[in-house]
Amino acid sequence: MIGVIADDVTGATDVAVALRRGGLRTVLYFATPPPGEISPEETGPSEYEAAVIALKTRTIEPSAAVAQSLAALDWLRRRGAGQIYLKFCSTFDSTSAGNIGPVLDALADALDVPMVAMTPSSPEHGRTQYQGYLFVGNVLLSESHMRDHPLTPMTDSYLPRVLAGQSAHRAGVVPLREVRDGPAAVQRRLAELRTESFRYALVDAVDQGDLATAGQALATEPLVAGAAGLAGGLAAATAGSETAPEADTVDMSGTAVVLAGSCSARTLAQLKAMIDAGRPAYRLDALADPDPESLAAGALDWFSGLPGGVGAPLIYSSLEPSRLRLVQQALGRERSATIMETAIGLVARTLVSRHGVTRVIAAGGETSGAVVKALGVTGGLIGAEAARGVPWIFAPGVTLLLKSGNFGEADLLLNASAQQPDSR
Ligand SMILES: Nc1ncnc2c1ncn2[C@@H]1O[C@H](COP(=O)(O)OP(=O)(O)O)[C@@H](O)[C@H]1O
Ligand SMILES: O=C(O)[C@@H](O)C(=O)COP(=O)(O)O
Repeated sequence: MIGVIADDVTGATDVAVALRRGGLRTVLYFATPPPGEISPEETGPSEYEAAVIALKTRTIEPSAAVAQSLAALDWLRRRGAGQIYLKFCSTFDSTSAGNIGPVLDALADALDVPMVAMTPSSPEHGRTQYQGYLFVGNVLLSESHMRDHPLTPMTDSYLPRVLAGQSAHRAGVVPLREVRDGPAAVQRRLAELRTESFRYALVDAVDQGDLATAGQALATEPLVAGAAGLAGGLAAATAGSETAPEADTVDMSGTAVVLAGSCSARTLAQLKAMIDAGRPAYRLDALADPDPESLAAGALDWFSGLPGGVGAPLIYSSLEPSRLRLVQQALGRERSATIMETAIGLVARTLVSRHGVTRVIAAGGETSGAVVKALGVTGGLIGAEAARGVPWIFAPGVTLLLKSGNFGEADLLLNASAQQPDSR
């Protein structure tokens, strides 16, 4: 079994669906389950070939991220995981302190692994790694929208250097020409790096074929890391000729709501599409009111006053970079993010428990983590994809779509929140 530790919730859904697409029966948890507990969704340990634990460790204190990741590791190993995969973001989202480096250091120490190969490459989302540099579309990471991210602005595209800032261990590169020479060449390069005292290897990959090669080369490694692309490569190498299990489609009846905290350019375009289509929209304004409880109360009052038949509404905190900077200057980066996440979590909880909402669509990884936590959802079944890497999640009492800020076409949120006319 592959055991995945994901550093955020949308990353977990992305990797879970990649594993399922690769042919593995996959189960998803929204936190490390208590020891020995079997979730209601799980019928038995042998039913699954992959288990994904979603944490919310991307931007927390490194020591807390390490402790939570080690607890997840322990649980997964007890459940029989023979390979551990640390899922991080395809844009290598991290701060100068971590948490990719500190968590990998701790996992490698715990498993006594001398070399860990990884790649953020996810060509289907335009993320490619070449000569150790990460590209987003046709620009370097540091020239992409990620330089303006609210919590993890990425200003260096050379990944061995980014990782070196977060770990005392050395990071090298498996260049594309070795990847193109096949799995044996990748393994030879990894062995060379190991003898040169490197502990980490960033594997170049610019297309799906490169990820398949890397998956074959790394299929028996105890610890591997990366975005969903390499996990898919590992699944394909492990599952052989298995076809992906059938996914359930979502029932579009019932009341839906969109909650957005991502400030990515893609999410802003998706919000604009909703507003342009005439959907009711309410912006949480922390500058006007920095108290999350009263911010949430304002949004809930607004929701209660909506007339029927107006379509699923949008409640959002998302701002474009220049306006976001003003909020962060006034309230602080972390404080303003916490205010928004807390308010959106409160809104989600009350809408589901008291207003009959049954379908929650959340935009943003940290935002989705806050929503899942506030709803108290512990796990779910992975349904069909609303967009590549964005599956519906069927949890007890609520259906969720947890969207990475950067994923999906402009009409994703509009379409995912469509509801039958008499739903509200
Ligand atoms: N108006 C705002 N002011 C300050 N921080 C905000 C605002 N809106 C959203 N944020 C914060 O920005 C972060 C966005 O991260 P996230 O939800 O992971 O989105 P993405 O998937 O784009 O990375 C969250 O912590 C969110 O609370
Ligand atoms: O790898 C990816 O890009 C995603 O799976 C992911 O981690 C998304 O993170 P957010 O952009 O914070 O949602």
